[in-house]
Amino acid sequence: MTTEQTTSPPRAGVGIAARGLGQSVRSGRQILADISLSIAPGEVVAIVGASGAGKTTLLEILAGVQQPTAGTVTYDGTAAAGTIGVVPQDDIIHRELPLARTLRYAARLRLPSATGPDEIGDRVAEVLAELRLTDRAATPVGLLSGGERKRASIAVELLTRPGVFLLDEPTSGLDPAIAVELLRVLRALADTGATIVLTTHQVTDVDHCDRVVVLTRQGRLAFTGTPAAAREFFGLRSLVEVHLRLDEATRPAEWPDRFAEQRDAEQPPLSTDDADVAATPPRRVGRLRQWAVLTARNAEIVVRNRLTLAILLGSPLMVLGMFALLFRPGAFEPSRPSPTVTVMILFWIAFGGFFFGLTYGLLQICTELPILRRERLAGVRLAPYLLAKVTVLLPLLALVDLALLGVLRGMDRLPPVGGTDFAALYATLLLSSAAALALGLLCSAAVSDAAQATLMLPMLCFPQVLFVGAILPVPAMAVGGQWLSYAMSNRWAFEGLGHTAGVERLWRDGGSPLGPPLLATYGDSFSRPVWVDWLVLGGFVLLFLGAAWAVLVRRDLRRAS
Ligand SMILES: Nc1ncnc2c1ncn2[C@@H]1O[C@H](COP(=O)(O)OP(=O)(O)OP(=O)(O)O)[C@@H](O)[C@H]1O
Repeated sequence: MTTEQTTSPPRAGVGIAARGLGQSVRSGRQILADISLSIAPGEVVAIVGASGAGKTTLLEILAGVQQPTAGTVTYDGTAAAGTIGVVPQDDIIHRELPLARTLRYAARLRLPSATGPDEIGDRVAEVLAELRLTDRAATPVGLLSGGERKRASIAVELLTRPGVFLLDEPTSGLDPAIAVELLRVLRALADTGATIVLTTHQVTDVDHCDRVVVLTRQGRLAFTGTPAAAREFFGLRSLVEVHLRLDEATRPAEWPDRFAEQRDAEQPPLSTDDADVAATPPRRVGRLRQWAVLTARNAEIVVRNRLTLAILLGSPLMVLGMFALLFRPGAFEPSRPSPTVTVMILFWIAFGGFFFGLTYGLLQICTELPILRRERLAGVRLAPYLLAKVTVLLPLLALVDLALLGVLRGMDRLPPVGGTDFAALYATLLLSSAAALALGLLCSAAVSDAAQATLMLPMLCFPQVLFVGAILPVPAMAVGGQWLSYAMSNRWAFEGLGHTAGVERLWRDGGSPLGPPLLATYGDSFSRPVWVDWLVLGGFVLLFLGAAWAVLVRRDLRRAS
């Protein structure tokens, strides 16, 4: 790749103008009011204010992530923002992957599809150098220092060379020397043409900025201008005391009114009739490429996280060991079957497949919601995101389901079924695991964190035990229970396995006197052709995945929650 092809042209920087911005929340409370300010291309701007003053809200409005309830934002005089790099407060990138790998995946999700692997490699190297991270390229993100992780988070956005960078508290949690180093990096970015806006609690950060925007506790603009002008305006030698000065005001609007007066005297009022806020959505990489990149990244994360992989594969093997210890061989022996044991074996196999699928899916989304939210801003779509999860986890489930059936069959815990019937048992179990995986993803999409997801586990498992028809046959249930049993994916798996395993014939014609009465209690539970069970299980897969998608759309991941 030649330098001409890989070195991006210098950015022009983007001027931002906000006019009369206001933001109210559902309760009616106004968290920002009447904010008008102009930011010149290539400026480094700090937004300061007490906790809860509305700094993040203002930043998100400037980013187009939130729509204001009043006012407008324009970028270089137009409503189209172009590419904006939004760097959230938390270092939200996967911690398992080496930094350069993380950036490669981020680049493949953000840069145009036509960008080749060499060009992506060059771009990643360029960004690493620019953020002074070249020597950390092979270090897993989780092992980087706080300051390095912040720079890594900025590097993700720098890949697309945005004209505007908006950073939420980039210096929080950093020691002062590292914070200064980071601010220098931001200054260097601004010098190459990017406009930088950041929020900060460290008023000393302001000295490294061209402009400071001061908000009052009530979300009003107390000042915007150079740090020197701010010191003069507030009559302070250091802006460290600016919050005290604001709090000394006799009325909330005192400083905003004084500033408005001063500004009006110096310049004409800013016009408020610009175009509406409309950050242009970033040009998206196609769905297929997104799916391929996300799948590759998920697979690499699973493989690199050895402990997770060991748990994913090891826990089903432990369950398999328990089954082998629990069930004696020969329960399906036609001359002397144990009908009640056959029910339990089939039920627990079905439940095993369900449980593996559910637990595989349950933590997948809720543990990376902030990452997903960030990637949604970069144009990642939800359907490829969900399918990429399934693409990586389903083969693992296929492996453990095969081991479960193969070993139990080999140890004479299952009937000696031949190739086609074994394949049918396997298809039923795998579809059941897939439905449970989709259910797990749905629940993971609906909750906010891993603790909530874990609390849901009993709620999801109990009905799949009670209403399946194994512990109590469906015909023997109360009417409500019978209806509920239709909604249990595990019921269809259990009955499908029973059909293929030939329990009807075994109980009716086998050598156990317990068989016929048991068959009478179960009615025609096992007489349905197994493809009907497959259709229903396939329907559950689609239903749960569709619902997971809808839940994520509804959560409106483009907005901060
Ligand atoms: N969606 C929302 N619904 C209700 N209140 C909200 C919402 N978003 C923000 N707020 C409130 O608006 C105020 C401003 O929030 P914001 O996060 O912008 O402040 P901040 O200055 O960034 O605070 P901090 O410095 O503590 O991060 C806070 O009181 C916050 O609780």
